Amino acid sequence: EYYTSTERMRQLIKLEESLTNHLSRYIENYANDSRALQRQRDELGRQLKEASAHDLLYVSHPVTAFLLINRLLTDWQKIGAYIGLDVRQYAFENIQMPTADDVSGVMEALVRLQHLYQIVPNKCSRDIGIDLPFDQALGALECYQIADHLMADGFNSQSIRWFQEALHLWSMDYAGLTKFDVINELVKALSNEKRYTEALKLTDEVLQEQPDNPVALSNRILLENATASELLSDNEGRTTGTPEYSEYEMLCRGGIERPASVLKTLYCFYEHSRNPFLRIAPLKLEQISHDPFMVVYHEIISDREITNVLEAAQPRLNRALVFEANKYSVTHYRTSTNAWLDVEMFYTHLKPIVKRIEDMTGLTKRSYDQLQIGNYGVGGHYSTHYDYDRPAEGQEAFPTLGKGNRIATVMYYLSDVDVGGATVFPDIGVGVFPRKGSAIFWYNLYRNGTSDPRTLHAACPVMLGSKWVANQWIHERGQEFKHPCALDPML
Ligand SMILES: O=C(O)CCC(=O)C(=O)O
Ligand SMILES: [Fe+2]
Repeated sequence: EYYTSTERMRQLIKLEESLTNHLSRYIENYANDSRALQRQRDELGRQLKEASAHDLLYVSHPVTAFLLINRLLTDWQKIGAYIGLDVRQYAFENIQMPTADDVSGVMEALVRLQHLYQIVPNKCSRDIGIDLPFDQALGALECYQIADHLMADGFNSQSIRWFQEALHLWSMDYAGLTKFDVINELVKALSNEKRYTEALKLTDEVLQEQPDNPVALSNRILLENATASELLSDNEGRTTGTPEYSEYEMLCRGGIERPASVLKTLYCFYEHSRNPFLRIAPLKLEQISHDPFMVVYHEIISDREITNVLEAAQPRLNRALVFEANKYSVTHYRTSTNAWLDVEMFYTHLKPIVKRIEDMTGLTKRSYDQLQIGNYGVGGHYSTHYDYDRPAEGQEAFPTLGKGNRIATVMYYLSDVDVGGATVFPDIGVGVFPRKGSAIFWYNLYRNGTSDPRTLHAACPVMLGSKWVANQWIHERGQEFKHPCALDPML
């Protein structure tokens, strides 16, 4: 699986490069006269050049990520069949081909991003409001592919917009696919949304040009009946206008200002009293919330240290799982990859990063879990969740670790993110945007050890860029005599 990590997506560029080399060798050896193949190679080469020049942006941008995966799965399969190369089984330096799951994953990411950041189909680059070094858009066929996939997955209203974009771009028919086929599919999506009158109008347009079109003929019969009942039921199910956003979504968009009455109680200061070393190198602390307790430390981890963490984590990245109903599973609401590093045992050069957390939190590292490094992929996110365990009555929290529940979370931001990717707390109206070198710290439990539901939080979808974080979860055992008041003069 590639789409859940920008780090992995990057490998696909290498894979495509090796395929292009293959093709070039084929052309040189056998097919000097094959102009069409040469043209295709040159076009693919052009795209690849763009991809290599801007690799991280290219693989994290939902449109170009889709183009890359689609090229490998569609264009290269066709070329493979022509030149006698089994592209599905192809691998280069252990980099395997992407699969249909990657295509679905990227398409779902597109829908998520489109809704959240209000992006018109195919206008990603324009709508996110930053100038990209490349200008890539999807063609008619690709828009159609996305629309069809979205409809099959039940995202009807989004699929309608992609069908419309496909029709808008349609300039020639493809083998086995005409403009009328697309309109008939659009009619299906409109009907699913109970937009019968529009669907009927389009069906009549098809029948005007192709009176025998069998799909349109059968659609017409269904739609005539449906429009009659539509008039009676007064257009129910219609969704128009701008979407409504929840608190979570507004925070992701950076669209909520905190009230002045709260802001005036929050300060930034140098923290230099917790240990003598801090006299020389104080921590740069920004208060985010007093209750629940939450702070951000700035410039708390150096670029050098970040490089070391990423190097250790890269070979160990796996799809991130979620623990629910007593087992770990893959879910759509957490699309990222992670690696667990046992710093005490194996990654001892990273010890200062963990040790520093004792200064940042006042909590002893005796009950820390392993360090978890996370990398998000195309539209990668982690929906609202709690970090603490909610064991059944009489059961222990995190029994395999045996250190009690997660009393607190520290999360280092190991990269900047170009657009999106905030960490948001909907119940307290707080959103923190990643900044390379910062860290966020909050308590998950009340002082008596019960869970604090106000700590509900989420990682918003990454719109553009590569998001890396490192989580240090701190458990209860050994912290009995530590107290958050020591950290916050306001408490
Ligand atoms: O990446 C983020 O911003 C939050 C991640 C998180 O909440 C988690 O991994 O538990
Ligand atoms: Fe979390």
